Amino acid sequence: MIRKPIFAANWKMNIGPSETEDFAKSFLSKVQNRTFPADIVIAPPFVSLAKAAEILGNVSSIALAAQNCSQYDSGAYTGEISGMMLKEFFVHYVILGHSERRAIFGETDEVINAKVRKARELNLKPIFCIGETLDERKAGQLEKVLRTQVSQGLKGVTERDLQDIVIAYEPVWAIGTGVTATAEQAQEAHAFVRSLVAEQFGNDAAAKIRIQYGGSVKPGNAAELMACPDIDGALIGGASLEPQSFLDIIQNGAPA
Ligand SMILES: O=C[C@H](O)COP(=O)(O)O
Repeated sequence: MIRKPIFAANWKMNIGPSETEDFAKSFLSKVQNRTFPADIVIAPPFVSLAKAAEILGNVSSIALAAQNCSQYDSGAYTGEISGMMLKEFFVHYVILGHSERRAIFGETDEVINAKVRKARELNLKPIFCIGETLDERKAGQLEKVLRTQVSQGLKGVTERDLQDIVIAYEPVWAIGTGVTATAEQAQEAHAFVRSLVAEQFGNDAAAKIRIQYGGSVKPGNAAELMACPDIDGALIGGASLEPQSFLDIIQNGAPA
C-alpha cells in the first residue's frame, strides 16, 4: 500500500473534558490490542486535550490532533494557542484551514499558509483543509478554487515537509448537511488535487501525499468513498462523536 489511509475525528466544538473521558475509555476498550491498516487521529477541542492525552497519549495506534493553532510562537495574542503548547499534550497533528475557520472566522489563504508553515517548523503534521462552496461548484469554479487554496496554502512548503502534511478535501456543501459527495464527485476532485500537488511539488510527492475526504462521512458510505483510488481516509465530524460510529467508519473504510 503506497498510502496508509488516515481517519481523523474532528469533534469541532463538542465533547468537553468529562465527556472526553467517557469517549476515550470507550474507544480505547474497542481498539485495544487490535491493529488497523490505517492511522487513527482524534481532534478534541483544546480544553479536552489534557483528558484525551491522559487516556490516549501513550496509545501507539491513536494520535491526537488539535483543531487549530496559532501562526505565532508566544506573546500578546489573546485567545490563541501555540503549537509548542499543543505539543505538551501529545498532539501530533493539527487541523488547519477548515472551512469553518475560513468562513466563520475569516481565515485567509495567507493566514492558513502561515499556520501550515509554523506547524511544520514545530514538527506538527497539518491536516490542511480545502474545498469549494456550493455556489462555487455551481458556477464552474471548483478547479479554480482548489488551485488557489492549494497553491496559496502550501506556498513555501518544502517537499520534505509535504511528507508530513495531509490534505483534507471537504466540499463545504457536504459538511454537516447529510449530503455526501458521490464517490465519482469525490474521486474527481481528489485526482485533481493530486494533480495540483504534482504541478507544485512533482509526481513523487503527489503519489505519496494522503488526501482525505470530509463531508457527511458515515459508517454506511465509508466503504464506497474509500474504495476510490485517490481517497486516502476521511475527516469526520458528526459521525465521529460516538465511539462505535467512528470505529465503524474506520473498519468499513479500511477493512483489516
Ligand atoms: O471536519 C470534518 C468535516 O467538516 C465534516 O463534518 P461532517 O462529517 O459532520 O459533515
